[in-house]
Amino acid sequence: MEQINNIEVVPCTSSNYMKPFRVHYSQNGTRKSWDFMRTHDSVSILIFNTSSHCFILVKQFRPAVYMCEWEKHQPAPAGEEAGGAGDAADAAGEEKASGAGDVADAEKRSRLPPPSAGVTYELCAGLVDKPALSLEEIARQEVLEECGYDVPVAKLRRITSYRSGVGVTGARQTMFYVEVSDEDCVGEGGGEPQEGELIEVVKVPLLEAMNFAYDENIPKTMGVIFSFLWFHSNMAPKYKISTNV
Ligand SMILES: O=c1ccn([C@@H]2O[C@H](COP(=O)(O)OP(=O)(O)O[C@H]3O[C@H](CO)[C@@H](O)[C@H](O)[C@H]3O)[C@@H](O)[C@H]2O)c(=O)[nH]1
Ligand SMILES: [Mg+2]
Repeated sequence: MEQINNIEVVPCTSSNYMKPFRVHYSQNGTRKSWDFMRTHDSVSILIFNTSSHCFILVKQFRPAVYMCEWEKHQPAPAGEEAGGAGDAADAAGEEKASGAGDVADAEKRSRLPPPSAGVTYELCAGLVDKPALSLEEIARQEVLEECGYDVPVAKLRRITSYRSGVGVTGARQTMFYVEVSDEDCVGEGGGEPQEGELIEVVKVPLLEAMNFAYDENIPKTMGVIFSFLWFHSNMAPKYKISTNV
């Protein structure tokens, strides 16, 4: 189980991962503006293990998801803006001096959502941040690093690409499909430790995939849902699966 503490929220003034901009433009003679974020494009990979007839997904703590939940845990605003960054810092802060402060700290800490509130099920995925590599090569690396399967680039089949966020980023994600077997498994996966990645590899049996996809109690990305549906309409006949989608 994740242990999340010492949360501190600060304004993001520069980042290797995103850059905010505002564009002013005229559309059919009307002056408009839009705020957007420049980010990396990405790849995602639906992995199907043909030995165990399971999909291989990753599960990881996503700070952005957690902070959305955190905001919901804050008390209703009483004269002042709820959920200021300072509150988040205090809520999970280090032990301070004993006494009345302790009571206040404990109360704030009790308003923290559990770490599981920030954990999501996702396709194996990664940023396109290595200009020398093709999308397929980046996808191959992610499958190895995050899930521990060593597969040749030629086995990656492009499913499609789409805009992963149209309101804020406009970034493109390209989705691949790859079949692996237990023999392709060369490690545990889990991500790159030097990048601080902590990824859990999880298997979803094919027969449970549709219930998994539509279970709203299981936090997941749209990519998981879409790719499971794609599998059912494109690959199910090969695996003689009857589909009631
Ligand atoms: O603010 C940040 C952002 C990223 N990282 C690092 O960068 C890595 C990025 O990992 P990578 O596997 O390349 O990308 P993902 O975080 O998996 O993101 C992909 O997978 C997501 C879930 O499918 C999609 O939403 C994204 O668009 C897609 O890029 C992270 O693990 C961190 O090490 C940070 O340290 N701080
Ligand atoms: Mg990733």
